[in-house]
Amino acid sequence: MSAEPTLFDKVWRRHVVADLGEGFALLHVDRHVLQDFNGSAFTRLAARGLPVRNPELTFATPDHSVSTDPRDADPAQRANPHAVALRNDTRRFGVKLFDVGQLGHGIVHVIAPELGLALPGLTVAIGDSHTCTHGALGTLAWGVGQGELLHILATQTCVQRKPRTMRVTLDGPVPPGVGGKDLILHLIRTLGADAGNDYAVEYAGSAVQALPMEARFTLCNMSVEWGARYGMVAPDDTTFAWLAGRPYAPQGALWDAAVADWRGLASEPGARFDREVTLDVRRLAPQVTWGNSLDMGLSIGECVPDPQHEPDAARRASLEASLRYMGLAPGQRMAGLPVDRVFIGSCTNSRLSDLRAAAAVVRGRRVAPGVQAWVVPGSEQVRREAQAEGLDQVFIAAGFDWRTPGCSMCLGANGDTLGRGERALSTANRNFAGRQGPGSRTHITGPVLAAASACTGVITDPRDGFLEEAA
Ligand SMILES: CC(C)[C@H](C(=O)O)[C@@H](O)C(=O)O
Ligand code: SF4
Repeated sequence: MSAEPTLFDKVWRRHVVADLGEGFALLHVDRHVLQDFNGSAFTRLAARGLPVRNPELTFATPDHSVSTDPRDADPAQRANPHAVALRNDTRRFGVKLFDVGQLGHGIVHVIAPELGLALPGLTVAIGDSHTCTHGALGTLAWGVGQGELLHILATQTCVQRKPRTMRVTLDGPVPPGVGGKDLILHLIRTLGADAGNDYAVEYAGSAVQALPMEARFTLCNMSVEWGARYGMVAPDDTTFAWLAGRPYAPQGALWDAAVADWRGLASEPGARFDREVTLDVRRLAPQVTWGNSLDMGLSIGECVPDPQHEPDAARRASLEASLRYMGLAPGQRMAGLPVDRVFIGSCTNSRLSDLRAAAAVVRGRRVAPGVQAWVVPGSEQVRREAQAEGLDQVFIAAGFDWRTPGCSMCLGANGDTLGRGERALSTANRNFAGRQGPGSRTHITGPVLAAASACTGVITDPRDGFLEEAA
C-alpha cells in the first residue's frame, strides 16, 4: 500500500473490521439496499432463525420485476411475486421498503444516491452488479452475490479481497453532444471489456471534474462493463451541491462537518496507482455500440469492422458472430441504420438530466413512423420532477410512451422485451445477445443520440441539427 493513500485506500481503511490476511479483509457495510431479485436472502436468513443485524442500515426497492405500464400501475405490480415477496419480507424483518408509487421508489442505483443513502466515504453493498454506480459520489460501492447478501443481512459485514488500483485520467473539455455515456463507451472500446478486471478504478482529469454529477453516475455505472468491481470519483463541490438536502444526508452542523471530512477523501497528490491511463477526449464524437460486447463500439461517423482485417482468429470469430447476430454487414455505416425501438431509461441514463437532454432534442419533433419509443424514468422522484417541468408532455406530444419507474427494457425481466430480430437503441448498459429478449438486437448509446434517432427512425448523429435546442 502506498504511503500516500488513494481515495479507494482511504475509504477501504475506514471500514476494515478485521484483516483476514492474503489481501482479504472483513469490511463494515454502511448501507445495504435490496432489490426484488434478492428476496431469497431473506428466506435463507429466516431458515437459520437469524434477524437482520442492522435493519436501520438496510433498505429495499422493487425495480427489476415491476410493471412500467402506467395503465396497470397498482394491481399488476402488487400481484408480481418478486415485489410481493420483498414487501412481505421487509415487513417481517423491519426493513424500510420504498414501494411502487411511493416517493423513494425506483431503480436501486437511482434511488440510493437520490435519497442520500449513498454518501461519500461510506460503503454500499447491493446484490446487483451495477452497484459501482454509487462510487461516483466517492462511495466504496460494490455488487455482491447471494452468499454475500446473506452474510451482510446477518452481520452487516462483507469479505472483500483488496483489488489493484487504476486511475483513468480523461483530459477535456468534452465537446457538445458528448456526455458521460460517450466517455465510458469510448473508454471501454479503447481499453477492452476486461481491462478493469481486478482493479478499483478512479476516474479523474479535467473532463471528469467538469462532468455534472448525474453524468458521473453514468460513467461509474459501467465500470463493471470493463471488469472493474469498483469505480470512483473524488467528491468535490459538484458532489456536495447535488447531495445537499437529500432526505438521508446529514443536515445542519452535521452536514458541514461531513463536507469538511469528505474534502479530505481525494487521492493524495503523491498517491501511486498500479496502473495509470490517460485518454484525450477533446475530439470525442457521440458513441454507439454495434456488437454484443461493450468494446464493440464506434463513433457515430464510423463503419462496423470487417472481420477480414482482424488477424487474431478468436477475435475474428467473435466479430463474425456479432455481425451475424446483429444482422449487420462488414464495413456497414452505423449512421442511417433503421431502428424499431428506442429505450431511454435504466440505471445508466434515466435521471432528470438525461430526460432533460433527451426532451430538448425531441421538443417540437415527432417519433418516426414505425418506431416505438419509450421513456422510463429511473425513480418516482425523477418521474414527478420531470412531470413538474412538463417533460412528460414533450415526450407524449412527440409520440413517446411515458412509463412508470423500473428497470424495464434494460433487461426485460418484467416482460418489457423486444421481439425477435427487432433492433433497439438503448440507453442502458449491456448489449449482450438476448439481453432484451430472445433474438433482440441492442445498440447501446446515450440519451441525446437515442432521442435524435427516435425522431428520424435511423441511427443519427445528434450534432446534425439536433443540438441547438439542447444547448
Ligand atoms: C438481476 C441482477 C442481479 C442483474 C445484475 O446483477 O446486474 C441485473 O441488474 C442486470 O443488469 O443484469
Ligand atoms: S436498470 Fe438494468 S442494469 Fe440497472 S439494475 Fe436494472 S436491470 Fe440491472
